[in-house]
Amino acid sequence: MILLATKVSKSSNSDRLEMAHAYVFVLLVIVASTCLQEVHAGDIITTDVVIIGAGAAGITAGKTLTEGGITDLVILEATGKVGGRIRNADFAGVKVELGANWIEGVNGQKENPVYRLASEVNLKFSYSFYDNCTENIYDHTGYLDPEVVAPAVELAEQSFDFVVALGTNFTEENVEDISILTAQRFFGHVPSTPVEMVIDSFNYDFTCAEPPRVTSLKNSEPLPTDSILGPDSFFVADPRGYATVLEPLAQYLNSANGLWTDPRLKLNTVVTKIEYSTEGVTVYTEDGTIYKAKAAILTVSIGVLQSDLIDFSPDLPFWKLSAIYQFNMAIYTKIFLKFPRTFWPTGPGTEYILYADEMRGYFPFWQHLDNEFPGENLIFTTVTDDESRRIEQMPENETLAEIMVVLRKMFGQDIPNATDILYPRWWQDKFFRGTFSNWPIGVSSYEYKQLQAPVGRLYFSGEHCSEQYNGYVHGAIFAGDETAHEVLKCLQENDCNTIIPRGLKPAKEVCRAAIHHTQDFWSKKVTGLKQALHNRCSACES
Ligand SMILES: Cc1cc2nc3c(=O)[nH]c(=O)nc-3n(C[C@H](O)[C@H](O)[C@H](O)COP(=O)(O)OP(=O)(O)OC[C@H]3O[C@@H](n4cnc5c(N)ncnc54)[C@H](O)[C@@H]3O)c2cc1C
Repeated sequence: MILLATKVSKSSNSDRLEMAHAYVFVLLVIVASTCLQEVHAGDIITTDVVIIGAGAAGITAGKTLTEGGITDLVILEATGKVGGRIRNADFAGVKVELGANWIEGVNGQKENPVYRLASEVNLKFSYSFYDNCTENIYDHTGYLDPEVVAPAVELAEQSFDFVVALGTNFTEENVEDISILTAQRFFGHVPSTPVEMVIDSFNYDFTCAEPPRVTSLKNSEPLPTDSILGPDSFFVADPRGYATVLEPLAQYLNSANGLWTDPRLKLNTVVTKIEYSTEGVTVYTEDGTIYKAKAAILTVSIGVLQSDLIDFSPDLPFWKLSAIYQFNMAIYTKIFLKFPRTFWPTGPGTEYILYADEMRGYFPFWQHLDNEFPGENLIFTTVTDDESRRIEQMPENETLAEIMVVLRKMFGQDIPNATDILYPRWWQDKFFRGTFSNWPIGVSSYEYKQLQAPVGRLYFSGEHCSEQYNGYVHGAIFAGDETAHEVLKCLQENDCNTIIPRGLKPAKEVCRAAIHHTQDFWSKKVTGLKQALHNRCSACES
């Protein structure tokens, strides 16, 4: 504008008039476009409910609120997309799913909402026949005869049945939790050979993305997704993406030509700070806009809650932080590969392949995509936990070099080099910090309630808040719905569940020791905790 004004002052009279008109026109355009924008940095927007995160939980929460009569809501999403951990990408001319891939838990006593939604949008998926993978085990010598591995397969089946029975018994008898590894010790056999270890990781790590020594027996075996929603799983491969299942849920948001046009959905909006009280919530965003609401629903992952991305004021209380810090964010990485030709077995029953290495978890799971993308010569391998962390820090070419060594051991030296590789880095992504939650040993149902519980009018949701179905897309949908119902009860019936669970009362000696330790090194985030401990200790002294 300054440039334009300077230009006007050096021109002839008629030029000047023309330029003045142009100047006024430009000004009008600027003013008009500024007025049309919904939000300005520094604005304060007042609304009934702010939902943070536009993944499955956030989108579902908005739907439930809308159906309950609350339409004055805003959804703040840090990325440019709806779907969160359901996300696809272009790879070698096709679309592959970087996040959720299976509809897990189908054909049981309770309907899986994801399966229903997938059927509504005609999503393309195929039945996953996992059982056959033990027929397709390889090691450094190549293919292993099923007869040779049969004893290990049988032992693993017996062990698995025992673990499930023990988990059922522990839940029924209300016995204190143990890890799956501890249950295996009770069975009398801990997998130790490469073949035993790869079958074991297929049984546990492939689902939980953490090994049996970490995972809770009572909350994982039997897994409600299998025992209640059903034993069947379907693998999604649809060019529109798995996230299409969210479309029927998101119908309350306006969209046109495949783009979101609803001003209540704010993409690329990062929440940096949340102030909460029993009266309401104030949410601060990176762009300077402030949202004041009667309540907020926070659906970011447990990994994000464990990080410093969002500042809470006041600091989250000890019981809440403790519940958040105790739960686990697991990591599960799919590494997609493109080859000039197929060299793996094809045909029915060959889809899932295991590689038994001396190092547990070293490129153990393989799945070809011949059925989904015929003629494309695509296969992917999955790693979890520490291997995921390692791979995320490596450049693709180094990862590929390691993978080619493994593949040549499995299929021979003559196989061609891969022409393309792709894998996501969910753990390094500050908006996710991992892939899905896993219930670790040591978190009781009581502590889980603390994970779900609101602080003031700030409600917590997301897959990690679904007690039976944490870690799954359907868990996120169930949790989003349940949390929104709690918010409706609060705002419409004044029944606000803002009574804070106090956590266990610590013994006096524990308090004193803790206070002593806090004096030297507890940092900013824990100042609130230090104060809380002092307060609770005063309470237990009295
Ligand atoms: C690799 C992988 C494989 C998986 N496989 C399966 C599977 O096969 N089947 C299955 O059922 N499930 C699977 N899952 C799990 C499933 O994807 C998740 O449980 C589910 O999508 C989580 O939804 P959510 O809404 O709880 O969280 P999210 O999808 O994480 O949504 C939270 C949103 O919050 C946003 N956010 C974060 N920080 C901020 C901030 N500061 N401000 C604003 N927004 C913020 C994020 O961008 C995100 O969009 C998988 C996940 C991954 C990553």
